[in-house]
Amino acid sequence: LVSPRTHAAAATLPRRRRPARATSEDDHDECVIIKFVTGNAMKLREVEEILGMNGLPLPLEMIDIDLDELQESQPEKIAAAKARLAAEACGGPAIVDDTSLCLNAIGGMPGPYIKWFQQSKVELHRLLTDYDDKSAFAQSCIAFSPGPGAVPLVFSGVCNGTIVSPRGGSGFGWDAVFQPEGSAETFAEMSGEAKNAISHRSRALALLAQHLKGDRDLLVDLCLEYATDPVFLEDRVHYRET
Ligand SMILES: O=c1[nH]c(=O)c2ncn([C@@H]3O[C@H](COP(=O)(O)OP(=O)(O)OP(=O)(O)O)[C@@H](O)[C@H]3O)c2[nH]1
Ligand SMILES: [Mg+2]
Repeated sequence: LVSPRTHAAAATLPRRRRPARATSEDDHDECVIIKFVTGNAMKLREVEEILGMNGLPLPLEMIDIDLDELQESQPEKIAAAKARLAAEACGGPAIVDDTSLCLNAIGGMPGPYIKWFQQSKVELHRLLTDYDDKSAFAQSCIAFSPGPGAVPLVFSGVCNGTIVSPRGGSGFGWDAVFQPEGSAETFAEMSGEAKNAISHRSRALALLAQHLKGDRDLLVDLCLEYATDPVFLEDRVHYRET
């Protein structure tokens, strides 16, 4: 995890153009809306439900952008890179989530590569057929960037459990094969409230909410310091097909 002191270090970085300050304090605060950026509708729904419970000190708007993702074994780094892109795309404060599912018997794989396993329809429970150890953990890395060019903060939430044969509606990715510790049901068999009470995502979001609640005025100032015009992400990806 990146320590909150990173924000102080980030504050010494060169600044881009600052937006004009509003006159009244209320207007000044209203300038700041944090964007939660994701291309995943299921994730979006859970985040809305969870943050409804935790509350954030500033308004949050959900925005559907499928950001490029760094391919890397450390989920915190992926989340931080995604938050940097998200903040640039929005021209202001942004939050992202990067989720991993780690199977202990196979050294924590697929971890952050779970999305590609899901897309290739690998049956996760069959991967563990030859292993006695069926334990696994889900990890959500929530990264917050106060704005373009800032160093993101990363909050990690983990939920331990076991990989089982699929039970419950297929719904959200691998929920049907993940049975959290202390529960007789898989995530897919549980109600949304029951999953959100113990999930990797709700644990990470609780840490984020706790951090952001710390000093609201400082947070608003920090976001305004970094605010700039949004950029078109297409312009930032350069590659050549051979
Ligand atoms: O059963 C599930 N229960 C969950 O709680 C959960 N959270 C994420 N996922 C899936 O795991 C991969 C993560 O990849 P991921 O974090 O990069 O997400 P994403 O690319 O879909 O969206 P985003 O990166 O635009 O936010 C993707 O296949 C997601 O569908 C979950 N599946
Ligand atoms: Mg993704």
